[in-house]
Amino acid sequence: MSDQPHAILTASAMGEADSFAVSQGVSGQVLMRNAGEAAARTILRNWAPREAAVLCGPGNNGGDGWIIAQRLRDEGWPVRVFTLAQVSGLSGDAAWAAAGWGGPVHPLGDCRLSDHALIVDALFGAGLNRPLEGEAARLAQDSQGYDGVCVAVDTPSGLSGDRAAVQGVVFRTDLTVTFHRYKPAHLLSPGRALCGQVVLCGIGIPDGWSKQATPCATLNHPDLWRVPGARIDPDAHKHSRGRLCVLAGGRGATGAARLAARAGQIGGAGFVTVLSGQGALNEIASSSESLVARQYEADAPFGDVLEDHRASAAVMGPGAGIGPRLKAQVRSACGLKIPLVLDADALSVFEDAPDALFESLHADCVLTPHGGEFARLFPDLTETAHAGNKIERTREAARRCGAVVVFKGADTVIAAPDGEAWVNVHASARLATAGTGDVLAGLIGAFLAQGAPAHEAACAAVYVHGDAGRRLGPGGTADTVLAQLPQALDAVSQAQFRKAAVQRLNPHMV
Ligand SMILES: NC(=O)C1=CN([C@@H]2O[C@H](COP(=O)(O)OP(=O)(O)OC[C@H]3O[C@@H](n4cnc5c(N)ncnc54)[C@H](OP(=O)(O)O)[C@@H]3O)[C@@H](O)[C@H]2O)[C@@H](O)CC1
Ligand SMILES: [K+]
Repeated sequence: MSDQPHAILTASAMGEADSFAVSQGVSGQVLMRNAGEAAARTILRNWAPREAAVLCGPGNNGGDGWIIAQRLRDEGWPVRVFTLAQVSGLSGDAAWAAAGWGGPVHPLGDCRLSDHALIVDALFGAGLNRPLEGEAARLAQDSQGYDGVCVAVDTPSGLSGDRAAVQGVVFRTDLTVTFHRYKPAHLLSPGRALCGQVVLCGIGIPDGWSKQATPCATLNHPDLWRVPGARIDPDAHKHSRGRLCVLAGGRGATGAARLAARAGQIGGAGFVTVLSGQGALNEIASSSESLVARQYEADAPFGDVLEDHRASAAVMGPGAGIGPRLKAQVRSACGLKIPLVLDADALSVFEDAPDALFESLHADCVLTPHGGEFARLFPDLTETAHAGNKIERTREAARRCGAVVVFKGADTVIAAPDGEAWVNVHASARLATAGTGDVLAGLIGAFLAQGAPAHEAACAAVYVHGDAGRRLGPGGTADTVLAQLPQALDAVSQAQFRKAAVQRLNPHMV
């Protein structure tokens, strides 16, 4: 098994991994040759020969470019190289790579994108430390209207690999070839969309690198957890498979809670109860034969209500209705110390006093804010208020509130209070529709009710929910996400069983 295959590395951690390789006898030149050849192979696999321009920067990203140019030329491509720096001014591995080119070299200022059908952007990668300027900025601007292919080496120039953010202009990119492990820019928004398709290539960094380089997060992947309840104990009964309670809003506002409860059932909780005030009981009970609706005493401490129902876990917030009662219910539920999912109104209701929420939470709580809810609870950790990327901001939020935080979006980040963080990109833009967040909350609740630790329940549910989203066609709604959940659960757990079986037969296989 390779060393931390799902790790995400910052530029400095990637530098540490490179240094580790060098300490193990793999030279910088070998790494650069491997990187350039891997990028060239990716181009050759995807496109037939055509007029190509390789834009080389002053550092090692440019070094990769010189290798790519050689390789494409060797394959018979018409290639022109444009360089930002004087070749005589290059140093180190980049100078070595440029020396191997041996063909004509043009200044970057002479490059016109429209003279070429494919551009290799090898201007800046991990070393970018300020917005593009001069000829590099002009070409990045021209690339916006360029109708040829643009391939970026490591990251599109202008995009910060660590912050995944844009300052100024970024090359419009169809495909990005990166090396060894993903960087935040390949996964977090807006970087992910700007990279086009991302291809990850090994460059020969030996196992053991993670002793020297600490990943900043992990890509959420089924290798990291098991789908809770995928194997059902033959002696199981409905109560042994987890009792999930879902708090509903008043009459006319129970749809969100019902979606969460249905996801709870599909996610494998054996007994799901929707708790409501009297006015909404019929509405809930008549919506599904299998949902149990129970009225609760409005003034009773909600922790006692959950205890009376012998809840193994609870979901609070979807459609719950913002008001002082909800605040008291959340705090009371936290006092029971059972796993909780707090979503939507259960988060927004604490906008005026987030600390009152934070002091009640415990490590088995999972908060599932979208951007707006996150900003209400953590106003100093928004993108505009904080310099860190979404991983760093979610990690700080989890540390501050002492619970698992699932910061939703196209790039959902899951962080635990101990600093561990995961990024999920196994999803679909079709999930951006009302009610899908309620489904996710219910699915996390189902996994918690079945005994999964909070961070695993969150990671597994986010992935399976994303998988269901990827199965949606046009016109997908929260109802169709629910309809796809069984197939998603089955596909993810079957893939896990198959992989485990292969590993049992051959422990050395990845
Ligand atoms: N062994 C390895 O390490 C391997 C590394 N590999 C490759 O190396 C890449 C990282 O290389 P790198 O560290 O040399 O950084 P790189 O992105 O080339 O740029 C740095 C230069 O740009 C300059 N500069 C920065 N911003 C600027 C701006 N806006 N406008 C103008 N100038 C700007 C900065 O100069 P400064 O002015 O800041 O002194 C410096 O001269 C990595 O992405 C991967 O592709 C692979 O080959 C595998 C093995
Ligand atoms: K680049």
